Amino acid sequence: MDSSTPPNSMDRHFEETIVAPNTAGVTATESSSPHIALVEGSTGPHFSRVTQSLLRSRLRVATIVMFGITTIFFIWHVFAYSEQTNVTWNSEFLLSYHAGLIVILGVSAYLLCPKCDVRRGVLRLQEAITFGLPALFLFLMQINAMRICADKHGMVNEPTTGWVLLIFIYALFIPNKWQRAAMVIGPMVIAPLVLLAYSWATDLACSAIVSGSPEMIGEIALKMVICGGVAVFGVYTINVLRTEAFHAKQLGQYRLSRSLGAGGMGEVYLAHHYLMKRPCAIKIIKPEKAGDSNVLARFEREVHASSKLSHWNNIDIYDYGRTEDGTFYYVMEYLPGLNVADLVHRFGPMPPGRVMHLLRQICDALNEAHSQGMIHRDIKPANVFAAKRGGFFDVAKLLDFGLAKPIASTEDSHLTQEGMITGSPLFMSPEQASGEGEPDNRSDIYSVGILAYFMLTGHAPFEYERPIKVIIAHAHEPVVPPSEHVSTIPHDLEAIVMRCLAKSPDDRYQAIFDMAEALEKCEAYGTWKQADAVKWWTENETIAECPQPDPMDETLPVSIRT
Ligand SMILES: Nc1ncnc2c1ncn2[C@@H]1O[C@H](COP(=O)(O)OP(=O)(O)OP(=O)(O)O)[C@@H](O)[C@H]1O
Repeated sequence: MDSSTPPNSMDRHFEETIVAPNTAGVTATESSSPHIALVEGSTGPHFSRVTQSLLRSRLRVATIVMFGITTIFFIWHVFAYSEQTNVTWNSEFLLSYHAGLIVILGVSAYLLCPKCDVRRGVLRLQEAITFGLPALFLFLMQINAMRICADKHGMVNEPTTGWVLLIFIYALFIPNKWQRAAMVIGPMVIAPLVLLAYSWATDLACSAIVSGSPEMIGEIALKMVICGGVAVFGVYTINVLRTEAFHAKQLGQYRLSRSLGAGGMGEVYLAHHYLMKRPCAIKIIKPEKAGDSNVLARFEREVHASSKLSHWNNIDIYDYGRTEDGTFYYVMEYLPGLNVADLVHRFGPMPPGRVMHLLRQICDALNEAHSQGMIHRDIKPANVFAAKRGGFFDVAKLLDFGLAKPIASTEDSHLTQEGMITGSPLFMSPEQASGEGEPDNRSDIYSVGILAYFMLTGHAPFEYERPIKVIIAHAHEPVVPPSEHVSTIPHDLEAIVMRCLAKSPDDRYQAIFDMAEALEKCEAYGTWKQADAVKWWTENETIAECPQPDPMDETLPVSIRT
C-alpha cells in the first residue's frame, strides 16, 4: 500500500474508531505493533512492511536518546562557555550549532511519531540527520577542544568517548543488516584518527604532541577497531536471533515464511504445509486480542461462514486450529495479487471494463452467500482481492466474512454488543449505519455500489473526517455521480452504480444477480480481456507484489452504538 498520503487514510481512521452513542467523537483508537520483525536486507524472509515500522519506532527512540544526550551536553557546554576566558569565533559557532542540533533532533523525533506518514526514503534521511549531524558536531567540537587543550596544557584530549557512544547507540537502535551497519560504523571508527591527523596537519601545538606520541595513536586505533568490531558483531547477532525467532514460529503443520499484512484482529502470513509444500495464507489472532471474546467469536464466524462457501470467487478455507500455546489460526488459499484498496491507492482508479470484470465476479461470490441466507456486512475494497488463480489474472475473491450473519436474523451477532452496529462507515448502507431495521442482502448491494464508486473514481462518495458525518451522509446526502469525478465513466455503468446507491433498499437491485445481469448488458462489459489482465500484471508485477509498508494498517471495523 502506498504510504504516501494514502487516499484511504480516512477509511483507516474510521476503521480504528469506536463511537459512543449519540456522539460524534472518537472514544477509542486501536493500534498495535507487529510482533515479528526481520531486518531490512537480511537473508531471511523479507518483511519490508514490518521492518519499516520497526525502523521508524527504533529511529524515534534513538532520536529521543540523542536529543536527551545533546541537551545534557548543551547545558554543560553553556557553563563551560561562560567560564571560558579565550572565547573564539569557533566556540560561538559551536554553541549555535549545538542549539540548532537540539531543535532539529526534537523536530525529527516528533516527525517520527507512530501516526506520521513516513516513507522509507524519508526514514533514511531521518537516520542521516539523527546520526550525521551529531557526528559532524562531535568532529568540529573535538577539533576545537584539541587545539585549546594543546595550547593551554601541552597535551591532546582523549577523542574516543563520544564516538564509542555514537557507535553503540547506532548498533543498538537501528535495525540493519551487518554489512550496512559496518558501512555506517566504519567512518565513526576512523573519525578520531582523522581528527588527530587533521589537528596534526593544521595546528602547530597539536602537531608536536601527536608526532611525539605514536603509542597514543596506536591505542586509539586499537580501541576504535575493537569497538567497531563488537558493534557490527552485535548487529549480526541481533539479526540472527530475530531470524531464529521467526523460523521458530511454526503453527502445527505449517511453517510461516513472511507477513502478508495485518488487520484489526489478526495478522496474515504466507506459509507452507510441511508435507504438501503448497503455499497458503494463515491468519493468526494477534496475541493481544487473543483474550477478547468478541474477537474470538468474530474469528470463528469468519471461518465458519467462509468454509460454507465453495464458489470460485469466495476464499477457500483449508484448516482451522489452535496451537498448544493457545494461538488461534485458520488456513486459507494464498492469493497472489493485491486487494482492491491497495490496487487503487497505488495505481489509481481503474478503467470501467476492469471494474465491471471484477464486479461481475463479486456478484457471483455474493450470490452464493445470499442464496445461503448470509449477508456479508463488511464489503469494502480491502476485502476484495484481485488475484492470480488457476492460470487466470484478475480473479476476484471476496474475503472476510467475519461480520456475516443470517439475513433477517433477529438475534444480534455475538460479535457486537447490544445496540451496536458493525462495519466500515465509508462502505456502509444507510440502514446498516443508522441501525434502524434489519439490513438484508440489499445492504450488501449498496456496499457493492460504494466499492464500484471507489474503483472508478479512487474514493468513496462520502469522505468526511468524522464517522458520524459519513453515516448521516449515507442516509441523507445525494451521491455526486461518479462521472463528475471521472468524465469517461460510461452512462450505463454509472446508472448501475447510482441504483445500488439508492437510499431506500426498495429502489436498489433487489437481488445481486439482477445487478450482475445489468452489468452484462453494459456496452463496455467484456472489454477487459484476459490478455489485458495478463499485460497489466506482467507490467506491474514487481511493484504490485512488493508489500508496501504501512505501519498504521492495523484496523478493526468501526463499532457504532445506536
Ligand atoms: N488469502 C490471502 N492471501 C494473500 N493475502 C491476504 C490473504 N488474506 C488476507 N491477505 C492480506 O493480509 C492483510 C490483512 O488481512 P486481514 O483480513 O486481517 O485484514 P483486513 O481485512 O484489513 O482487516 P479486518 O479483519 O480488520 O477487516 C490484507 O492486506 C490482505 O490483503
